[in-house]
Amino acid sequence: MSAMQTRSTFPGGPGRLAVLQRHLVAVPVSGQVSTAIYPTDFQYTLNNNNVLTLEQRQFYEENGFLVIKNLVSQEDLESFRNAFERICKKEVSAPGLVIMRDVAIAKSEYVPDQKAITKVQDFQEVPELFRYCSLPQIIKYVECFTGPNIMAMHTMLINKPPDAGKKTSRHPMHQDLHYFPFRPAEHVVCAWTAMERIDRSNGCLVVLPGTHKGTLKQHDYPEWEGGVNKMYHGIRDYDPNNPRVHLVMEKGDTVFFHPLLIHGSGMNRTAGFRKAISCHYASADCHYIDVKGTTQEIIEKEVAEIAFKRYGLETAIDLKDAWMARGRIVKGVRTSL
Ligand SMILES: CCCCCCCCCCCCCCCCC(=O)SCCNC(=O)CCNC(=O)[C@H](O)C(C)(C)COP(=O)(O)OP(=O)(O)OC[C@H]1O[C@@H](n2cnc3c(N)ncnc32)[C@H](O)[C@@H]1OP(=O)(O)O
Ligand SMILES: Nc1ncnc2c1ncn2[C@@H]1O[C@H](COP(=O)(O)OP(=O)(O)OP(=O)(O)O)[C@@H](O)[C@H]1O
Ligand SMILES: O=C(O)CCC(=O)C(=O)O
Ligand SMILES: [Fe+2]
Ligand SMILES: [Mg+2]
Repeated sequence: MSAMQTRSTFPGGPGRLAVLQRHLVAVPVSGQVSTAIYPTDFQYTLNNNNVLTLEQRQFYEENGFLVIKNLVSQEDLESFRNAFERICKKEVSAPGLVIMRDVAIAKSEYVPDQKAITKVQDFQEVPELFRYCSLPQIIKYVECFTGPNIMAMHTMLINKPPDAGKKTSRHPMHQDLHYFPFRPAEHVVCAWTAMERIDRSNGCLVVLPGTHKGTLKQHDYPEWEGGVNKMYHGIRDYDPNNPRVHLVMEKGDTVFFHPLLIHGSGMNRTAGFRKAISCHYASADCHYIDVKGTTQEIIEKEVAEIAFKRYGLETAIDLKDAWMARGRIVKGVRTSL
C-alpha cells in the first residue's frame, strides 16, 4: 500500500492534494523503474534532478531559507562591483534603473560622493549586472523552487552605507511578498549573494525561521525617530522578542529564501559600504492578482505616485503593469507572467 493511501485527509483541501500529486515520484526498484509511486510532504521545494539533498529540502521546508556556501566566484563578484561603480560614476545607465540614496543623506545637503548610493534597483537592462540573474549555478537552485520556466522579476545591488547616526541603514522586518502581485508564493524565491563578508557589524540579514508558513502580514512605515527609507515598509506590530537568526555570510555565499519569510537587516556600524546582490525569481507560470482591497493596496498606491512623479504617468498604473514591464525570462518559456 502506498503511503498516500494511509492518509485519510489532505490538510489544505484539494489545492494541497494537487500539490502532492505534482510531487509524486517514481522510485526505481532493483534497477528498474517501478510503477510504485510515493508522495512526499514537500510543499515548498521541487525535486529538480536531486540538486537539493534531502536534508536541504527539509531545512527549507521547515525554515523558509537555505544558505549555499561559496556559490558565486570572486571574479564574478569583482565584475559586478565594477559595474556598480560605473553606474555610480554615471558612466553607465540603463532604462528602468533606479538609483537610491539613504534617506539620511537624501534629506541633507547634496552629497556628490558616488558612495552615497544605497542601492540600485531594476538593473535588468545592465548586461553585466543582469548576468548575475542568469548564473547557471544560481538558476540550478532557483529551479528547485520555481520549476523550469523562470522569470527574473526584481533585481537589486544593495550598498548598505555606514550608518549616518540615525539608524536609517536598517531595513525593517518585512515579507517581500508585500511588494509582489503574483502567486503562488511557493513558486517565488529570492537569491541574495554576499559580495563580501557580512555579519552583525555591517548589517547582515536577520530572519525569523519558519515564518514562510504564515500569511502575508500588514505592512506600514515603522515609527523610527531617525527616519525610514522610501518604501521600506515593516511589519505592523512587529514583536522584537521573536527568535531571530542572524545570517553571517562569507563573500560568495548565497541565501535562497521564500517571499513570506520575515526578514530585515541591521544597521551598518562599520565605515565600509556593505554590498550584496540579489534577484527575485518567479515561475513564469505564476499569475497576477489584483491587490485592490488587500493589505498590498498601499504599495500599489506608492508605486503609482512614484511613477507619476518620475514619468508623469497620470493614469494610475496597476502594480501588475509595473511588474510585467520589469520581468525577464531567464530559462524556459514566458508562459504567463
Ligand atoms: C514603473 C513604476 C516604477 C516604480 C518603482 C518602485 C517599485 C517598487 C517595488 C519594490 C520591490 C521591492 C521588492 C522587495 C524588496 C523590498 C525593498 O527593497 S523595499 C524598498 C524598495 N524601495 C524602493 O523601491 C525605493 C525606490 N526608490 C526610488 O524610487 C527613489 O530612490 C526615490 C525614493 C523616489 C527618490 O529618487 P529620486 O527622485 O531620484 O531622488 P531625489 O530627486 O533626490 O529626491 C526626490 C524626493 O525623494 C526624497 N527621497 C530621496 N531618497 C529618499 C529615500 N531613500 N527615502 C525617502 N525619501 C527619499 C527626497 O528627499 C526628495 O523629497 P522632497 O520632499 O521632494 O524633497
Ligand atoms: N519596530 C521595528 N519594526 C520592524 N523592524 C524592526 C523594528 N525594530 C527593529 N527592526 C529590525 O530588526 C532587524 C534586526 O535588528 P537587529 O537588532 O539585529 O539589528 P541592529 O540593532 O542593527 O544590530 P544588532 O542587534 O545586531 O546589534 C533589523 O532589520 C531592524 O531594522
Ligand atoms: O539589507 C539587505 O541587503 C536586504 C534588504 C531586503 O530585504 C530587501 O531589500 O528586500
Ligand atoms: Fe526583503
Ligand atoms: Mg539590535
